[in-house]
Amino acid sequence: MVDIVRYPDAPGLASAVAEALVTRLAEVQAEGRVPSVALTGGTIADEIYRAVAALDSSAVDWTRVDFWWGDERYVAADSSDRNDKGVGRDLLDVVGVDALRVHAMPAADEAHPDLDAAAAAYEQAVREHGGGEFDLVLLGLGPDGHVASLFPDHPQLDVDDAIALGVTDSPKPPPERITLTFAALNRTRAVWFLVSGAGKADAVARALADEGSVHETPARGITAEPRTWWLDEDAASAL
Ligand SMILES: O=C(O)[C@H](O)[C@@H](O)[C@H](O)[C@H](O)COP(=O)(O)O
Repeated sequence: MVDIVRYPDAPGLASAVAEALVTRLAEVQAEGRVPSVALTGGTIADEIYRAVAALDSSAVDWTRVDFWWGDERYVAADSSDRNDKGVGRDLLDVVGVDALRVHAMPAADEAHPDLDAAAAAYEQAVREHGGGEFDLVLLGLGPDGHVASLFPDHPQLDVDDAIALGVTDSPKPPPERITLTFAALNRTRAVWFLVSGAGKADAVARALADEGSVHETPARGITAEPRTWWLDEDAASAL
């Protein structure tokens, strides 16, 4: 099932996603499970995290949510470039999570021999937590159609026997990153694309077209269902 929901503008989109996220986490907890969410970086995602923090989210026990990342910039742990910085400052530190349930990707100044070893360490962490079936995967979308750090025509698009991979030549800076693979991102009970702005309209249209190539538009490699496209009118303008 693929749903497309549209909001007039980015603030409207952010508050709708924020409310839906709180509802979803509370529902999973009501089923007696600890929800497991793969977070994304990006402008609209950061706006959503701030919107969640501004909500009354007392229906969620934030100490019983596992947080993972779909991708991370491979820079020092205290760099403001990291995807986990915004969500940490704007949401996780505000609502009070259990640090043991915050599974940040390795940083470049940690004791891993290299980027590939750091990605392998994250893969191992996912495996140790039951192989990583997520309740929800959140994904931003680049104007080139990338999701997480899976970029057009990059070799990571073709790897289906790994969970996490290093990327050395991201066209979006910084160049070094760790990304989950399609195989890992598709092991989820739901996926939400979060997309705002006219600069993403073509990528949204390519991702949702009846035909097209994953190499040209990596978002097409996300096949888990249900998937929901949360769009503002600008992002939806080429549909
Ligand atoms: O590390 C990153 O940058 C991301 O995780 C990336 O996949 C992002 O979500 C999209 O590029 C959208 O980002 P924007 O909303 O900032 O355009």
